[in-house]
Amino acid sequence: MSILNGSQVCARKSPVGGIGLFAEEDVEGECLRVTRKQIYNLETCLELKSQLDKDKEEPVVQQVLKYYSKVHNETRFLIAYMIGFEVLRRKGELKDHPELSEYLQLLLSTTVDNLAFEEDALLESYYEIEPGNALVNMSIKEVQSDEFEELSAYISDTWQVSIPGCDIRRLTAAVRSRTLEIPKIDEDGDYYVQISLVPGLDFANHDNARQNATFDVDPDTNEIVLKTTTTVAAGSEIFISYTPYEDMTRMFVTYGFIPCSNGLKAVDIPFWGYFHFEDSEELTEYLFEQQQPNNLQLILEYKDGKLEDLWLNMASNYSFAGFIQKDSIQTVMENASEEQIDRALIKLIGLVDKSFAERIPKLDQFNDFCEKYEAENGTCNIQQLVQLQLEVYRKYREKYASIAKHLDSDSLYDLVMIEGDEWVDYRLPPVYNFLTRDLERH
Ligand SMILES: C[S@@+](CC[C@H](N)C(=O)[O-])C[C@H]1O[C@@H](n2cnc3c(N)ncnc32)[C@H](O)[C@@H]1O
Repeated sequence: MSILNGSQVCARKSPVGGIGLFAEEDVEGECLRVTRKQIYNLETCLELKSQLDKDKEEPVVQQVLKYYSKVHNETRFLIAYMIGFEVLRRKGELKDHPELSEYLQLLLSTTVDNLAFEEDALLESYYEIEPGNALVNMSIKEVQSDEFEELSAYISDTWQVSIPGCDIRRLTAAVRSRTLEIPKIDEDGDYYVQISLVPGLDFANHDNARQNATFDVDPDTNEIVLKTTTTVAAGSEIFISYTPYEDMTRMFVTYGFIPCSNGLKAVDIPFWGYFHFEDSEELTEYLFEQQQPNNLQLILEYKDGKLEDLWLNMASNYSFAGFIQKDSIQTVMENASEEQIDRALIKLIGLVDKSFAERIPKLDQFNDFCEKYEAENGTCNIQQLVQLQLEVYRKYREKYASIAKHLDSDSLYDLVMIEGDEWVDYRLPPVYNFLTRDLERH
């Protein structure tokens, strides 16, 4: 990529998959600088659009934006810009913008191993087994929708330009997997983030355990600077962190990989309303009224690529309160004794064990199906997710079995984390799994 010329880094095949960024020589500190003009965010894209659409009867980028941006979301606007620019490239109107042309071709050649190209039948089967995860469902819904084909037809009818639906889908997945949140400070000194595509820097792979570089904005020039945090030897890969809190499902859906590097990660498991037990309907309704999350969050600890340990993260989650009394959560929590809380938590962790016991054979079966499917048809990405779930559910059951015999107020906390525990200071947004599509179907 021409943007890396003259920098201290180069892009080449990485052992983690795809392309990565490598030190050309021993580097310490700044190793790449990307100018504001080379970055694609809503500000710079708007400027480009003004130039490219100027004096046109049929302003291409403007019309694609209008067509595609039904949902007001920064990343989606950025995707719409890229599709609009791609129409112009295919019309031969980007000759004066070789960097943008080169970047669009890179986006079109990017493969993201998430659900974007997964077979419909496979997605449907998975959905039948694990219906509750909102993020996965959003992805499935997008894959099953006709929106890419419809946009392709609109572009073809309006400008007689051919961009097949699969190219639009590829561009969309590529933009999502390559955007970075760039920290900025506005005129009032307030901090905000700007979703941006930063060519060159976007070759950097993610690894929180091996992170050896960070990126930042030079406030004087608005350039984005990649800096190593230690000396990176010539030939070594440069890793950044896409997010300090690795939500495994989100990582898979956005980036197409599940990070197994050393450290702590999180995973959300739909529970209330998805697993049936005595009184479950009544309890689910109560939690819904109390605006409590219907998901459970597990904190996972990885070591040497393996799931070493896990805990239920009950910080800011009082979904066990209904086992004590069905009054307002605040009242229940203010009045409950420690013994009552422990008894309710013990009940919850036992039910979670039962729910995982039910899920494992179904997922096992689906995993076998994926294996056969892969042997006959090629890669099946959803298997990554299935295997993660199986690993998590099995680990939980193993840990539960080890404490079940002497389950009391002390041993309980081998499996549960609560507010005040060493590193439970963060929870994924609690409404994460509420009311996804077709909930009534189940
Ligand atoms: C910003 S891009 C990085 C450059 C990318 N590897 C490429 O080939 O162009 C993000 C993508 O890199 C890959 N990636 C990043 N970190 C990874 C990791 N630790 N393991 C596996 N894949 C990773 C994923 O495919 C992700 O969607």
